[in-house]
Amino acid sequence: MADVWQTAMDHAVGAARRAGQVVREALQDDRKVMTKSSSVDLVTQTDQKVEQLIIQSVKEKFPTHRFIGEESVAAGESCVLTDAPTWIIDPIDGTTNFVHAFPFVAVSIGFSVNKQVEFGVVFSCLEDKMFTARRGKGAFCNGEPLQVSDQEDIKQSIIATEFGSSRDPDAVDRIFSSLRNVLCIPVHGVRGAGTAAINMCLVASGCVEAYYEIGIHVWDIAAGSLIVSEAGGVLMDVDGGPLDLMSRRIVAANSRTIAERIVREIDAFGPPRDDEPLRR
Ligand SMILES: O=P([O-])([O-])O[C@@H]1[C@H](O)[C@H](O)[C@@H](O)[C@H](O)[C@H]1O
Ligand SMILES: [Mg+2]
Ligand SMILES: [Mg+2]
Repeated sequence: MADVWQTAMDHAVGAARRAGQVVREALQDDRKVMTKSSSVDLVTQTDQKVEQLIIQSVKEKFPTHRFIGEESVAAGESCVLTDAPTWIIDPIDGTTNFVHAFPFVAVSIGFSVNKQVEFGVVFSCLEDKMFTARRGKGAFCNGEPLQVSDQEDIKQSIIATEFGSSRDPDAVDRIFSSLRNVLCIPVHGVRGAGTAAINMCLVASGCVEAYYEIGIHVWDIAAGSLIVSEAGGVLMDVDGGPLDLMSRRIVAANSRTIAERIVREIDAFGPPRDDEPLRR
């Protein structure tokens, strides 16, 4: 049977590659930094420009589709996931890295229908790695199939996480408490690329056994979540329940065993959901 969303996925790959080129070129220029929710929640004109480029190109080809874009939401657009075909866009995942030229920066494009992610595209544009997944058809990096690690022993594992952009002391305490618990299991190491999307691609590639974070947004994880599950991994909420893309919490792991072991160590809290606009 023909794959109805394949044309859209091909379009996403092309758009992500073009966006990545704009990001790479912008790294050569001065980057004017602005802030959003706090002094450490950064945005640049390149984030905004890239998001508009992607949205415009999609609108021309798929005029009825909807969008949830990080910078459009920051500008006041609503952030509600409906059953309609929806492009979920993070134009630069790893803006802090981009500002500092720390070399992990991704363009992330997820596409959902009936609230289910149909395809995910993450372009790690400085590494020139194009990660793709189509639901039911596997995950790939530059066309090569991806498979999560088969390590089931948490003590032989590397775990990825991030500190995020909240500096609320209570949230920071909880993040550190979880980090301490995970580190002292003990695990071989804890890493963070500075981008949720690339951390998830590292899980899908088998380089780390798991990634967890509280405070991410739907645009950080929509594409990466499908890339992880299509590479054989599992997704869950930090409390062990099913993943809710709008809840701002995620555990993505190579296996249920590793995911549930991490869940036991996480001091879970709930930031305002992405679909609660008045509280964002
Ligand atoms: O703002 P942005 O660079 O698109 O996305 C951020 C990155 O993914 C970071 O690694 C994660 O810790 C934050 O939670 C995200 O918001
Ligand atoms: Mg992001
Ligand atoms: Mg971003």
